[in-house]
Amino acid sequence: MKPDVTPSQPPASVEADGLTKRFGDRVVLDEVRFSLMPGCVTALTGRSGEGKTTLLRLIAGLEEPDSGSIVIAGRVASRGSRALLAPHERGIGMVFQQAALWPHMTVAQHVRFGLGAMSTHAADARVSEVLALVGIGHLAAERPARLSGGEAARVAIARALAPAPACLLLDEPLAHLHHDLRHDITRTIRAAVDASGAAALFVTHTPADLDGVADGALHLEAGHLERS
Ligand SMILES: Nc1ncnc2c1ncn2[C@@H]1O[C@H](COP(=O)(O)OP(=O)(O)OP(=O)(O)O)[C@@H](O)[C@H]1O
Repeated sequence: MKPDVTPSQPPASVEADGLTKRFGDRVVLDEVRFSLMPGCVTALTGRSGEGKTTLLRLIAGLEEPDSGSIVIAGRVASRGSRALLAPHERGIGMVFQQAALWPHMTVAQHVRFGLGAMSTHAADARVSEVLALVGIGHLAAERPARLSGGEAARVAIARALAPAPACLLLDEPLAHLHHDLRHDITRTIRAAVDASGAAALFVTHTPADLDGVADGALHLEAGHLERS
């Protein structure tokens, strides 16, 4: 007799359930529930002040929820208001609106930074691999003052990807970039997600930037999260 094999979904990279966050009387997130699957890019939209950055900060462990749970790569990161994993234990990479590069460090040193105690040989190989993935292998020895805005954004993406995070959180990384560059960089992020298998949650005020790139979208309004 054949075994009963049901095709199963891979486990989610991030799974949140009943997630609630208040600031004073304001309920910014009201029992939201979502999952982010490996290798998928999800756009996160919503008007200014609706709580998009707060949601990213909860996943990253930079903000404490009031209730609900967050599971990252099968490990419970928070339950109720209790953090069970510290930010550095969560396997999260973050990219912000500003690339936030350190002026004294080269591009390669930025990417090496997140690799911690990895042996020199393995770290050098990983830095080369990630820089090639985001298309800036030729800039390894440069310092931030000599980079364009688009190149700096790519360094921030490479730095976040280097430790092979389960989830990449992108908080409007394209906000300051010219339209054509935004297109190039979203394509780079798509390729990086495909190659790494990370789940990406991408906050944007211009959803058209993610046309043909995102696998789905979540829209935040009045504390509720809708999948579209
Ligand atoms: N630490 C905090 N203390 C009090 N209120 C906060 C705090 N952080 C955020 N807020 C409030 O929570 C709400 C959501 O903020 P958040 O930054 O998450 O919104 P956003 O959707 O990312 O906005 P934007 O698109 O403008 O970046 C806002 O009203 C903000 O003022």
